[in-house]
Parts: sequence; structure tokens; C-alpha cells
Amino acid sequence: MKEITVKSSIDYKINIGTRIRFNIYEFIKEFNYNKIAVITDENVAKYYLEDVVNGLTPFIQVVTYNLPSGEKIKDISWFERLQQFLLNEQLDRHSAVIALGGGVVGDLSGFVASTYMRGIGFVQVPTTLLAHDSSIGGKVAINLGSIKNIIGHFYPPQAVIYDLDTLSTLSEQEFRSGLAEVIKHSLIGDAHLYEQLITKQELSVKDQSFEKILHRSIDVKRVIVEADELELGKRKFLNFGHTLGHAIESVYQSKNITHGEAVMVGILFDLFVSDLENGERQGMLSGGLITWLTNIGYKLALSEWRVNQLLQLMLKDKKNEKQLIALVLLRDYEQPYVKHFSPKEVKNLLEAFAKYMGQYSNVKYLV
Ligand SMILES: O=C(O)C(=O)C[C@@H](O)[C@H](O)[C@H](O)COP(=O)(O)O
Repeated sequence: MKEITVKSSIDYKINIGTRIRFNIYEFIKEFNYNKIAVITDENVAKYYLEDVVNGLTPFIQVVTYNLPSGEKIKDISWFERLQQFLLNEQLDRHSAVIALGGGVVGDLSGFVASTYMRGIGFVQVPTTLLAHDSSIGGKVAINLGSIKNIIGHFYPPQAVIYDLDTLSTLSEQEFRSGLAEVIKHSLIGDAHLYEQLITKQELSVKDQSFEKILHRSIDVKRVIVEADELELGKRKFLNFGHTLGHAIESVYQSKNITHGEAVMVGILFDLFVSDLENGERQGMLSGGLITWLTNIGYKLALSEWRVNQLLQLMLKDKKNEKQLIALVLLRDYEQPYVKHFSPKEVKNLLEAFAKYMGQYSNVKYLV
């Protein structure tokens, strides 16, 4: 068992271990909730809902809600349905929502918990690798049409209970999705971890070393969140890869691309721009990362590089200022900064990036 405390507007513990989903009550009894709504999705429910509920019901009244799986539920209509559910089930200000699942369930449930009766208890029980990122730091949100996370705020959980056994049921695609955030954390905050990652031939949650990798990744996030909880400054660095990544996720949603796969392409783009800014055409991007990613199964190919559509979405990013698009770049490993570009500059950069990526025989970008 590992316990990491995050010090922010409220301090909370991230409890990491195995089989801890069976005794969640132990980690939350101090809050004296009178009722709990466990919100999950149909996929996660199949594997873990019973374990969680059985561990809670001897001590506390529990109601459950199974959402459909997928990003589509992060919208206002599901937000409303969940509010209605909490009201029908008579949860009050002494009750709590437990988000059991990945980033989508956590973001939506957290936003619901944060607004119901102006905020009730909220606990994150992540079941994906991606959620090692999304369950920490208190960002909760829903989408508005194709604009990601545009309605939301900061609402830290009162506890995070991370049972690593739940990662064993992830598909390879879900694993790669979460790994993108690990790679992001390593690039912005732990160069040794980055080095360790990209020299590995294979990576799996079953590896003994993986738990340590996860702790280090979480720690990069913890340090940044503690320094700037409300994203007034350095928390923007956690958005490395996300300005383009969020746009890709929206534009290519019908192609079954995950958040992390989209962010991975966004990370490559930010590295490409960083190298240009650093005046080293063959810098961080060419250091073996693309080959390694391809070898471990990332789909980096995007046919039809829809530059104008991507640009329109990037123009809606929350980090932008005065119609200038904010990109998080690296002066070097572990040295992130934010730079603003005009839409015309970003368009040129997107086109140049597509040409660059085309030189890798198995990565085809059609501009
Ligand atoms: O916690 C943060 O801060 C992040 O930026 C983490 C991101 O990996 C995460 O995807 C986040 O939800 C994106 O935030 P947003 O503010 O761009 O919606």
C-alpha cells in the first residue's frame, strides 16, 4: 500500500494498492457520509461494481447508476439525468458521489457532485491507467458539443482509492491511452523516467517495475497541482500535448481514437514545435520516440490531416489569450513553458508537422 497526500485547497490522500476496492469504507469512514451514490459505466460495472458495493453496504446506504461507456456521456443531458437521480434518491449535503471508472466517469461525476446542492462529498475510484492523471488535481468538467471540458471547475476529491488490480482488465488500446499521460509527465517533470520508458522493449501493468513508474508519474502531477491548483501559471504545463490532442479527439471521434492516443500525437506536435523554437531541427522529437511508440503499438497515422478543422478547435482552447493559441513547449526535458502563436503560424506548423511525420514510412499524414 502506498499513500500519497496532495496538499491543495483541501488535502486528500491517494491510496494506491491491490484489492483495496473491496474495503473502500476504510478510506472514507472519517467523512461520515449518510448515503453514497456509486456512479460508474456499464463496462466497469461488469467487473468491479459488485466488489465496491458489497464492501460498502454493511456500513452505509448505497445507490448505483450505470452510465453507457464512452466520451458521449460527458454532456449536459447526462449531467441533468445524474442530478435528477441524486435528487430522486434523496442524497443530501452529508452524502457523497463515488466515481468508479476512468476519466470520463470521473470528470462527469465530479462535476455533478460539485454542483448538486452546491457541492457534496466526492471520492475517486479510478479503474484505468489514464485516470492516474484525471482523478488527481480536482479538474471536473463536461463538454459542450465538440469543445472538450469547457464547462467545469476545480473540485478536489476527498479521497482517491486506486486499486491497481483493476488495470488488469484494460485493453491494449486503453493501456496506451493512459501511457500517453505517463509519457507527458515524464517529459515535463522526470527526465529519468522518460529515459527509462523509451528504452523498454515492452511495457505492461503486470511488470514489477510498472507500479514505481506510476508512482513517479503521479508525483510529477502532485507537485504541479500543489504549486498551482487553479492553473494560473505552471499547471498549464500539464496540458502539454493537449491543445492539439483535444482537437484531434474531437475531429477524429468517429475513428475510435482514445484521449491518450490523440494526446500522444499532440505531444509529438509540441515536441516538433519545441525543436523548431530551440533551433535544433533534429532535437527531442527525433530521439527515438516515434520509433519506440510505433513498436509498442501506437497508431500515429491520421489520414486526412484536417488542418482547418483542427485549427478552429485549437482556437477554443482555454489557455488561449487574445485569439492567440497557447502551446506548451519544452526548452529541454523537464523545462516546460507556454508560448502563444497566431492562427496563421499554427496552421503553418500543423502543415510542416504533417510533412515531417510523413517521412516515417509507417506514419502517413495526408495534408
Ligand atoms: O490536470 C491538469 O491540469 C491537466 O491538464 C491534465 C490533463 O491531462 C487532462 O486531460 C485535463 O482534463 C485537461 O484539462 P483541460 O483543462 O485542458 O480540460
